[in-house]
Amino acid sequence: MMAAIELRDVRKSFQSLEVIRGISLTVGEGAFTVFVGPSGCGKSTLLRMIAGLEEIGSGEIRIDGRRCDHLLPAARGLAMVFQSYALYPHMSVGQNLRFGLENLKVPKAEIDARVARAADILEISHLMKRRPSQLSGGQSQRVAIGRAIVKEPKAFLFDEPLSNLDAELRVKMRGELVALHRRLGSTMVYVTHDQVEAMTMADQIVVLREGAVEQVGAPIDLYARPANQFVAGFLGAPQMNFVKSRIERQDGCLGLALGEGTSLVLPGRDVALPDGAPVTIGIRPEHAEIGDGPLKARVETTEILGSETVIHARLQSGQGFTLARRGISGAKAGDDVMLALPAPFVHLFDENGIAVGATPDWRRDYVR
Ligand SMILES: Nc1ncnc2c1ncn2[C@@H]1O[C@H](COP(=O)(O)OP(=O)(O)OP(=O)(O)O)[C@@H](O)[C@H]1O
Repeated sequence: MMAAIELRDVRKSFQSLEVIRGISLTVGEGAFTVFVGPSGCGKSTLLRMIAGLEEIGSGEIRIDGRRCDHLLPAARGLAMVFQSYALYPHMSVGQNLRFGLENLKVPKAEIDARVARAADILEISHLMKRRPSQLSGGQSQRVAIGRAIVKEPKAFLFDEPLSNLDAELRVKMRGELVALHRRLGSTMVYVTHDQVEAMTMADQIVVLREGAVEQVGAPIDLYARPANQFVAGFLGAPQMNFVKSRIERQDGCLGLALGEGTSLVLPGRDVALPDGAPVTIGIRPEHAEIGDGPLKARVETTEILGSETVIHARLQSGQGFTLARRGISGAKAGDDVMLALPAPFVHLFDENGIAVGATPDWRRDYVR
């Protein structure tokens, strides 16, 4: 895959605060890349630096192999779509779509063709005469995307474009953007704090935290093999459960002490840590099982969503523990249960939160 956008050790400070701390990454040609991370991690700043709306402190940005961090935004050949649609209120939809091209002195026939094509792709042809004030949120966002499409950019940059829409429309637009990406085959970089958008839309997710990259990869890879506890906890809802433990090998098998003389034994797995070393066990709510297992818990509440039931339990240690069962679970508040943690789905993190002891054949267990 060719690199459409490449960042090399990009840094940025506001006053004395370094908000981008040396980011290097490659956005592949035609890929849908999502920058995701908690509020303030620097995702918008990173996107704005690619767009040229924000100067970089140091490092390099290349677009199609060409160094461009010194170029003005217009010279970079990118199109940006913001959370606020930024449509011109006094112009019709049609004029909003044409305006940028007219400024660039694109021939009229060419403008007509590009606008008609974009309107067709986005199904807004019937809205061309309306003013922005006469559009719904979803329609406005489509027009904003249309304005990007007509520019025929080298890449699209989206900064939380769906966050002003209501939940239902957001889900619909998510699907539409993925379809648009498939149809145009263009490089897209998309910023969101919403891990569901990242998981459902991305070819490649870049997880950011405090101005640095935590992990880059395809959604399933990050979900099934998070490189650290932060990524493990950030992707997936309900969140992965974390239980503190210590290494306690038994007959050469990897064992994890769970208190009260119980332990979890993981045959065939090992970690490069000595007995007694503290580790954190991670297990996703959909992977823990109620049945014969080493963890004692009491069910506190259940949320029956229909397609799944989310069970909130409390371990003997006092810590909360969440389970997700497909369909409707018979578990009830007050039930005392034993929890099993199936070995292939047990994640282990060392003292610094770095994943350790992964099995190489995880795909076999994870992907059904
Ligand atoms: N113009 C500015 N001056 C000073 N600090 C800034 C400026 N812009 C951003 N910051 C700071 O830089 C950091 C990163 O901000 P940025 O907007 O990139 O984060 P973000 O991940 O996009 O967050 P959010 O999801 O809340 O939009 C934050 O700590 C923010 O306060």
